[in-house]
Amino acid sequence: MKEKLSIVKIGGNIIEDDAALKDFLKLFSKLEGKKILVHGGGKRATAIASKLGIESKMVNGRRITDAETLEVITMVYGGLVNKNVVAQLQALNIDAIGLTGADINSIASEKRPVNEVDFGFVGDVKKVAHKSIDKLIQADFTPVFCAITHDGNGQLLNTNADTITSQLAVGMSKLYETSIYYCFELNGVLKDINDKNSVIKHITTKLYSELLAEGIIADGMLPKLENCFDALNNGVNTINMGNTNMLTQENDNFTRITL
Ligand SMILES: Nc1ncnc2c1ncn2[C@@H]1O[C@H](COP(=O)(O)OP(=O)(O)O)[C@@H](O)[C@H]1O
Ligand SMILES: CC(=O)N[C@@H](CCC(=O)OP(=O)(O)O)C(=O)O
Repeated sequence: MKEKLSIVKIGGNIIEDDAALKDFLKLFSKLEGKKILVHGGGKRATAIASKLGIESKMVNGRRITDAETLEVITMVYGGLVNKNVVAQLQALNIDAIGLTGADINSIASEKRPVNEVDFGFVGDVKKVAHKSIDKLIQADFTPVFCAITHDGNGQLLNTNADTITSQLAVGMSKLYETSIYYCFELNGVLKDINDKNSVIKHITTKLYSELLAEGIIADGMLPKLENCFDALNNGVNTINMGNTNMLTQENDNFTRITL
């Protein structure tokens, strides 16, 4: 039987809240077994870009990334956010190592072709170097990935952190029994977005298509769930979505997603 590996993702709202981030990292540090952390930081990138007089534009949940924006996201995701998270994990005795997809050639991607929209320097994941990443894990390091990949020709590319998470999980499934935890500020996927207690506890392929048809899934949740079903169809064992407390085994008020 394969060993278990947890791949945990934190989104922009947790990163923006120092206390929430600290609480999350404490829970993450106590999570048993081998683990990988992936962080976003879209909100921080938008705020810092704005201070620099650079306007941010999102289409279908993806950032239009021109050359200037690529500089900002490299500084914010690869520098500011990644290194702060790594330092805080070190303070919790987790031997974390911060990575972009260029480091140890861990995540190679391809610049998104221009169709109706030119996303600029945005990459779609092509290859996860599961064996190289595993060398770090086997050496008891905890990889911390930011939302940056590369094309193998020296070009960094911006890649949505939810997609990085699901693609990493698919790649690592060749070696491990993988579980994804998408941690965000809500308790899970909600039946009524205005009622935080309306958590849908279990989403299957069938319920997913019903929720889509009813328009219950919208905005940032659309690409998130699309990634989930792609991952489940490609070897990932379980996916959970909810607030950071779902990392403690005591809380069952979150969304579990299966085929
Ligand atoms: N049915 C739903 N249940 C929960 N969240 C939903 C739902 N439909 C849309 N959303 C939106 O999806 C968002 C989460 O996705 P996203 O903004 O990408 O977050 P993150 O930065 O954490 O990845 C929530 O903040 C919420 O506004
Ligand atoms: C291509 C693309 O859209 N990349 C995202 C990467 C960051 C991210 O995904 O952050 P959250 O998880 O906090 O939303 C962006 O620049 O916003």
